[in-house]
Amino acid sequence: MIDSDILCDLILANKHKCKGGEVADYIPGLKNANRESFGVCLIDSNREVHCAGDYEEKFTIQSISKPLVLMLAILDNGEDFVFSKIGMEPTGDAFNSIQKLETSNLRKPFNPMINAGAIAVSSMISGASAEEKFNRVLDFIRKISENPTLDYDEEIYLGEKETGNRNRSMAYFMKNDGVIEGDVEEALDVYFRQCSIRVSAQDLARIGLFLANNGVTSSGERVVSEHTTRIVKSLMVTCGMYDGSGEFAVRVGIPAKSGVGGGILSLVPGRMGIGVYGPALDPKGNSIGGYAILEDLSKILSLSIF
Ligand SMILES: NC(=O)CC[C@H](N)C(=O)O
Repeated sequence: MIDSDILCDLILANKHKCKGGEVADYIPGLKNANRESFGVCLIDSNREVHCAGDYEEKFTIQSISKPLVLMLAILDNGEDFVFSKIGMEPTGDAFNSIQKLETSNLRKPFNPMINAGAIAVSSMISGASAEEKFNRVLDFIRKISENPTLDYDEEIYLGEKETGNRNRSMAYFMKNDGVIEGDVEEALDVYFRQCSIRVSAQDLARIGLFLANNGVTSSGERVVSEHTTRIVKSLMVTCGMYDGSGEFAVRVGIPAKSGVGGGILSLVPGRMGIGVYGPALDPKGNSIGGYAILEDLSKILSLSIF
C-alpha cells in the first residue's frame, strides 16, 4: 500500500530544487513552461492511482516518445530488422550528439534512445505518408496510455521542424549510410511530430504500468509481446536518462526515460508505473525535480531492481 500523502510531502520537500535548473529554450513553446510546475503520479498493480502536485498539467513528451515508437517499429518490422539498423549500446554522449555516427566502426546509431537512433526508428514506421505514420504513432500511444484524447502541440511541432537542423543533418548522414531506407524528410516529420505529443504525469504513469505489466493494458489488452517490453525496459535502464543513465541506475535503480519537456516515464516491473513532471532541467536534460522525487521514492518504497 502506498500512502498518497507521501507524494504530497515529496513535492513539498523537493520543490525548491526546481529553481536550480533551466527550462529547455531552443523553441518558444518550451521556453514558456512554468519552471515551478511540479507533479507526480503513481499507479500500482491494483490500478490504484496516487497523485500530487501538477500531475494533470500537459507538456510535450519529447524524448519519452523514443521507447514507445520503438515498440511500434518492432511490431511493424520485427526485432531483427530494427536492430540491424540500430545498436543497443549506451554512448556516454549527449542525446543529440552526432560524433559517433561517423567515428565508430558500427556505422549505425548506438541505440534507439538518442536522437539519431530515434529518427532511424521513426523511419521504420509503416504508412503511406508522414501523416499516416504519425497517426499510427499517436493511436499507439493513445492505446498504451489508455487516453484516447491525447493530441499534439502544433506550435511545438513547427518549432521543432524549423530549428531541427542538427537532427536533419544526422538523418541525411544515416540515409547516406543506408540506415534510413525511405524518405528522410518523412522520417523527420514523424519524429518532430511525435516529440510534440502532449501528455501529463498521469499519462506517463499509465504507460509505465503498461510496461510494468509486460505489454498488457490495465483493461487486459495485450498490445506488444513481453519480449518487446523487455527490450525497451533494458534500453531504458542503460540509455534512458541520456549520459546520466549510469548514475540514475545507481541512485534510483528503475527503468526510466526522460524528455526535455520535463517529463520522466518510469516503472517498477510487476509493481507500478510512475510519471513525473518538472520542466526545470539539469545540464544533461533530465528534470531536476522529477529525478529528486524518483530518488526519494526509490529509497522510501525500496524500488531499485538491483
Ligand atoms: N532529449 C529530448 O527530449 C530531445 C527531443 C528534442 N525534440 C530533440 O530532438 O532535440
